[in-house]
Amino acid sequence: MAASVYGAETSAATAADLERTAFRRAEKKYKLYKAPLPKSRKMISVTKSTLDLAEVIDFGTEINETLHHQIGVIKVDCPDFDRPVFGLSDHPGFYFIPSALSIEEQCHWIRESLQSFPQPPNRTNLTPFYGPIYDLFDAAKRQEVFSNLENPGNYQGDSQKETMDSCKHPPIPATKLLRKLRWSTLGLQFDWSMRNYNVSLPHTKIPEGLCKLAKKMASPAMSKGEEFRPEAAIVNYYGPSDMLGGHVDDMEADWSRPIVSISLGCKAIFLLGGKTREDAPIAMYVRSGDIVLMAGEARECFHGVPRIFTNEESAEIDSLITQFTSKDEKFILDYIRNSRININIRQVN
Ligand SMILES: O=C(O)CCC(=O)C(=O)O
Ligand SMILES: [Fe+2]
Repeated sequence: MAASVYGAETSAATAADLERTAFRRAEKKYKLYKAPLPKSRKMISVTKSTLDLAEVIDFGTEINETLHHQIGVIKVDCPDFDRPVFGLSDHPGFYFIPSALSIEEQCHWIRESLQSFPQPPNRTNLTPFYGPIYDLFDAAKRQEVFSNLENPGNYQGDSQKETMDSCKHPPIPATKLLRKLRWSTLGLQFDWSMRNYNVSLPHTKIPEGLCKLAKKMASPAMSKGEEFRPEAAIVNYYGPSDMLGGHVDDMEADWSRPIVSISLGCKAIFLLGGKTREDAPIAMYVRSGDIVLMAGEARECFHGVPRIFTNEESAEIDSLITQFTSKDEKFILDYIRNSRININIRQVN
C-alpha cells in the first residue's frame, strides 16, 4: 500500500526512472501544476493549457460509445444487484458502479468522514506528530486553537519539567490541522512505519452502517454464497492540488476479496494501470456517489488519483451542495466545495 500521499514510495526506482514509465506519464498528463503568482512568491495551482481529457472514460452520463468500445468497457451482468455495473475487458476483477449512493447517503458519509472517522482511537496522518486529537472538525468549525497537543517526536522518556514542556506543541489553530488531514484509518489500524496491520493498536470495529453498505456493494465482485468481511478502511481527504501516486495495495491476505472504494465530493480522475508501471493506465472520472471495486487480478494493478476538479463547473457537486444549507453545516459545505473524500474498505484476513 504506499503511495506518495502517504509519504512513502513502494518502488526503489529513482525519480528519473519513474518519469519514464507509462503510469508516470499519465500522472503528469492530468495533474495540476504549481506556478508562481505574478509579482508574488506565492505558488498557485494551474491547469496545463493543453489538458486533454478526450481519453478519460465517463461511466456516468456522457457515454462515449467509440471510446468505450476502444477501451473495452463491458456491462457486467449481476442478476441480484439493483444497479448497473461496468467492467473492463482487459481488467478482470475491476468493477465500476456509477451513482451507487443516493445524495442523502453521500451527505451522511461526508459528515461521518469529517466528524467521526478521525476520532481516536482511529489514527490519522496527524497522529505521529500531534498524538490523539479529539473533535478536530468541530474545533475547526468553532475556530478554536489547540494549545495542549503532544509532540511525540520530542518525547525523551524523562519526567523533568523542561522535557514535559518540550513534549507539547505551541498553540495551533484547528483549521490549520484540518487542512493537513490527509487520511484516517478505521477498524484494524494500519501501521505505516511497519507497513502492516497492527492488531495490537487500539481500534474499534468498522461502523455498522458502513459495514452493511460495503457488503452490499461488494457483491458484484464476490463468488456466490460468499460474504465480504469489512475489517479495515482508509479514508483519504484530498484538497485541490492533492494527488495519490500510483501504488498497489498489497497488505491484505486474500486478494480475491475486493477493495470497496467510495468517492465523495469533487470529481476526480482515477487511473487504473497494469501489473507494472510500464503498462499505460486507463483514465476514468470518479464522481461523488460512485463506487469502484478492485478484486482478483485488478488488485495487482497500479492505480492512483492524479487530479481533483475543485472548480465549480467541473466538480459536479451541485446537487450535493444544496443539501448543506443550514447555518450549522456551512463549514461542511465550505470544506466539500474544495475537497474529495474517498473511503476504501478492505477485508484484511
Ligand atoms: O482515492 C481513491 O479513489 C483511491 C484510494 C486508494 O487507492 C487507496 O487509498 O489505496
Ligand atoms: Fe489504493
